[in-house]
Amino acid sequence: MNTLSRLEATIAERLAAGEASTSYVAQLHARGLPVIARKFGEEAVEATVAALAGSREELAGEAADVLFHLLVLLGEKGVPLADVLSELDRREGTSGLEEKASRSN
Ligand SMILES: N=c1c2ncn([C@@H]3O[C@H](COP(=O)(O)OP(=O)(O)OP(=O)(O)O)[C@@H](O)[C@H]3O)c2ncn1[C@@H]1O[C@H](COP(=O)(O)O)[C@@H](O)[C@H]1O
Repeated sequence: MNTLSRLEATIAERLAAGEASTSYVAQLHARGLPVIARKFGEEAVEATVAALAGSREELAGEAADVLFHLLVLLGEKGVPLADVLSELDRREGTSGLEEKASRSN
């Protein structure tokens, strides 16, 4: 199992039965979807700032926070990582410009 899949499984366990006093994921779950969505947005902004003004190491750290909080958000909404990967697979071989054009139709 790869890193993201292992993390997804751990997050699913914590969302289902985690104890908020010992688990950050369970704590986020207790705070609810709006807080989880906001955290994801904040982490994305922090990654943006790191990309523009930070080091490569800072960007890598912030990118890890983004991926972690995205997995929590997906888990909270019941969207499997596999669905996201399938969507990326579907797009493989299609130019990003074609994808862009299909979205604006
Ligand atoms: N990968 C991560 C991970 N990345 C970041 N974080 C946490 O995300 C938080 C983001 O930091 P911030 O400073 O932005 O937020 P904060 O002020 O601490 O938190 P808020 O009060 O604002 O929500 C920090 O508390 C980090 O510890 C993570 N917490 C957990 N994991 C993984 O998730 C697993 C389950 O964690 P628990 O639920 O804590 O057992 C762990 O084993 C890890 O593998």
